Amino acid sequence: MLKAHNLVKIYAASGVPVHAVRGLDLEIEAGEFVAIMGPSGSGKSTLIHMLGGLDPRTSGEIWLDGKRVDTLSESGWALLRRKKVGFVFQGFNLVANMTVADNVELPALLAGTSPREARERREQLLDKLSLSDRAEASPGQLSGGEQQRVALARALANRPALLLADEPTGNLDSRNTRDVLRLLGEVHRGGQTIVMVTHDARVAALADRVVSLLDGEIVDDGRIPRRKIAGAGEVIDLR
Ligand SMILES: Nc1ncnc2c1ncn2[C@@H]1O[C@H](COP(=O)(O)OP(=O)(O)OP(=O)(O)O)[C@@H](O)[C@H]1O
Repeated sequence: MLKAHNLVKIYAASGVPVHAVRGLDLEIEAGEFVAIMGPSGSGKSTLIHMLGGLDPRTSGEIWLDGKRVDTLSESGWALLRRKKVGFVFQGFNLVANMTVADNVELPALLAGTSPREARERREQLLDKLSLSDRAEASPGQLSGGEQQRVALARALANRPALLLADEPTGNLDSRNTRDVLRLLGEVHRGGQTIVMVTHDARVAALADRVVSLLDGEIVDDGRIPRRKIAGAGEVIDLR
């Protein structure tokens, strides 16, 4: 479904070139849940931004469903994100002067979903993420963790074939992390593909596969057999 070939990113703005991603090859099958891990500065965010068209590559190719996408224009990417790809990234990018409810419904409405269906989907997602009572708030009135969950709800509103997420549990306490993990498990079981940058072992344990980066290269790429992990003094069955 998603393929990167010889992908390179060199940041050159500060004068000294930074080789953030160095000739990376990655192939992700439809329905896989892939966690991208690695130490700070290893290139995880850069990689996922390139995969979602938020940051241009220096060289290499990105293919989505058999079509080359690294050559797409901004508007081409915007269309793709609306139709196929949900993206949760750091900074959240919520529309400040719209309510939480409208932020979550907007992508579905833009994609042509009926207002009734968009509202039902929004209600379901906000409920699953314990955000129903914040539906009429504006993003500026929310905590960082609430904004993060709204961004996840918005990314899932269109049931995207591919969900890309950068640290979706980064700001969350354990209860909210558990809500997010449950929802991700559901999304995965429903057949959607998930590619997620995370430092969180609980998220990684839910994934089928962990890709580890170091200095912009893949140093490990393996499937995880574990389905149960210990968290905060208890064993959580994540499936
Ligand atoms: N806009 C930028 N300009 C210059 N260098 C950058 C830029 N963004 C990232 N880098 C550099 O590229 C490298 C990879 O950064 P990236 O943010 O992808 O790492 P990461 O693995 O996501 O780190 P973290 O876990 O801390 O978020 C780092 O050396 C970083 O300093």
